[in-house]
Amino acid sequence: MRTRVKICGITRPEDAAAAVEAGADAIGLVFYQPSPRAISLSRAAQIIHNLPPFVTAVGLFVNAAADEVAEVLKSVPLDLLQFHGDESPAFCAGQGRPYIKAVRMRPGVDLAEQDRLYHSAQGLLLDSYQPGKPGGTGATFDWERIPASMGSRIILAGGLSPDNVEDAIRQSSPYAVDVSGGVEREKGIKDAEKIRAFMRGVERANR
Ligand SMILES: O=C(O)c1ccccc1NCC(=O)[C@H](O)[C@H](O)COP(=O)(O)O
Repeated sequence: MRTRVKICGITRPEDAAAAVEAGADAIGLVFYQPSPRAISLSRAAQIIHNLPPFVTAVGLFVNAAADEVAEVLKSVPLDLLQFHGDESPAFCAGQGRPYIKAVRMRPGVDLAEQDRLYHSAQGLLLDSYQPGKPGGTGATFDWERIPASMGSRIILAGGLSPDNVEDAIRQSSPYAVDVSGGVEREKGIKDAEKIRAFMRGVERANR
């Protein structure tokens, strides 16, 4: 099966267009104010309005309250929610949209247990662990820690780039890959050529 691609941390309509033109399956919009990639509600709604059909709009939250998620959903028609903090399975499942759960790959994390806990998730997004940072670290983790049996549930994230995505897919056979910093010119500003190079890396792994 072809590896799906999500380009995360989109803040500009032109970057969403570049991701779509390069063949991305999903874009990620960050609703977490401390992030340099945080987006306003109006800008997010504008970007989604211009997406073609069949490109998934994903909204990223970090330990947001239910009323904050609801406030975003009132004006931003997200297809999928990405919970990137310590949200419980019940919270994630109760926000009225399908969701994916980010799991930070801290030492000793039991992925099978996380998969059981978040069985209502559409998939688990595996990201690198750095104490004090909820995500967007730009760092990789050891892809051999992903059990082969879980590949179809896994969205691989954390430090992916045009240079390493082919190896990452070959080693872990994830359902999808997720990139943010690896296709940026500066934080929050994507680079269209890096997005295209990333997509070429994914294509090579899928040959
Ligand atoms: O992007 C952020 O600033 C961010 C802040 C807080 C939580 C998550 C955040 N980003 C998550 C992502 O963009 C991706 O899902 C993933 O972590 C990949 O990021 P990167 O390592 O930069 O490719």
